[in-house]
Amino acid sequence: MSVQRVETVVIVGVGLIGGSFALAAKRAGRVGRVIGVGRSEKNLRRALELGVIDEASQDVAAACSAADLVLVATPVGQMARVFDAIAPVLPAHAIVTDAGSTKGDVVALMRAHLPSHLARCVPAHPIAGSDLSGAAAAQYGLYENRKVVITPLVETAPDAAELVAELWRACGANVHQMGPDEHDAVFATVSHLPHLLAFAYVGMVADKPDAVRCFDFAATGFRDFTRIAGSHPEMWRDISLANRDALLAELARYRANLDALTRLVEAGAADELNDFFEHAREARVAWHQRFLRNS
Ligand SMILES: NC(=O)c1ccc[n+]([C@@H]2O[C@H](COP(=O)([O-])OP(=O)(O)OC[C@H]3O[C@@H](n4cnc5c(N)ncnc54)[C@H](O)[C@@H]3O)[C@@H](O)[C@H]2O)c1
Ligand SMILES: O=C(O)C(=O)C[C@]1(C(=O)O)C=C[C@@H](O)C=C1
Repeated sequence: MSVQRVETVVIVGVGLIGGSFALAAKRAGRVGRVIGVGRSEKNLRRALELGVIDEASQDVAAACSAADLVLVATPVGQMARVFDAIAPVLPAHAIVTDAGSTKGDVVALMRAHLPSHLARCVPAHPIAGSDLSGAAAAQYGLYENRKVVITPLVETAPDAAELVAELWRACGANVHQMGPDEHDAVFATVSHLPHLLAFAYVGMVADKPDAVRCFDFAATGFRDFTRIAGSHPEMWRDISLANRDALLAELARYRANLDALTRLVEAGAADELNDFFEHAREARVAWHQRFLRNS
C-alpha cells in the first residue's frame, strides 16, 4: 500500500532522532515542508543549514497550528509540556506521534494532555540511534533495516497508525506493534539497563585515584563496553525516571548475577566460571548472527 504525502510535518526536537526522520522522509518524497521546533536557536540554525528542516520556530503552538503531522522527538521528560502547549491549537486531522524511548509514560501523557485528540495519537519508538545528539548528528540512513515499535492506544484510528507505520517504512524501517508495558519491559532489559551499567562503570573508573593511568591504557574492550556512556545525560535521566519500575527489576536481576559471579571468583571455581562465560558467549554469538542477518 503506498502512502500519501504528508504536507506539513512539525518536528518538535530537531536532534539525532527527529532530524534523521526528517531527512529520510523528505528523501523518500513522503513529506512536503518540515518545520523544526526547538529550544536552542543555534541547533535550529544548524538544522536549517544542513537542510534537515525547511523552516524553524521556537513557538511550538504556532508551528503546530498548521501541522498535518507532529513528531515529538524531545527527551521524554519534555513531552508533557509539549502536549500541553499544542493541545489547544492542533488541527482536528493532525496526527501526533513521538519517538520516545519509553512508552507507558508517553501513552499516559497523551491521555492526560490530549484527551480529545486520542484517535490521532500514535506512540512510537525507533530502535536506532547513537551516542551522538543534536541536528548535526542527523543522518539519512539511520533507520535503514532497523525496527520501529508502535504502541497504539485503543482509541487510535487505524488510518493514523497506518500512516505513521508507512512513513517509518519509507525511512527504511520495519514496523512492529507491542503493548506499552511489554515495550518498556523489553527495552529495560536490552537498552536501558546496559546504558546505566556503562554510565556506572565509567563513573567508577573516573573516580579512582589512578583514573588517568587507567584511561591511558584503556583499549578496544573498554571502548566497546563504554561507547554508550557518551550518550546524552538528560535523555537517560528522563528514561530512568520514566521506566523506573522495569529498570529497578532489571538492576536487581543484574546485581544477583554479579553476586553469583563474584562468589565464583572468590571460590576459584574454574569450571563454573567457564560455564558462566560459555552460557553468555553462546547467547551473544547467536544474537549477533541474527542481528547481522537482519541488518
Ligand atoms: N539517541 C538515541 O539513540 C535514541 C533512539 C531512539 C529514541 N530516542 C528518543 O528520541 C528522543 C530524542 O532523542 P535524540 O537522541 O534525538 O536527542 P537529541 O538531544 O539529539 O535531540 C533532542 C532535541 O530536542 C530539543 N528539545 C528539548 N526540549 C525541548 C522542548 N521542550 N521543545 C523543543 N525542543 C526541545 C533539544 O534541544 C534537542 O535538540 C528522546 O525521547 C529519546 O529517548 C533516542
Ligand atoms: O546505539 C546507541 O547508542 C543507542 O543507544 C541506541 C538505542 C539502544 O539502546 O539500542 C538507545 C535508545 C533507544 O531508545 C534506542 C536505541
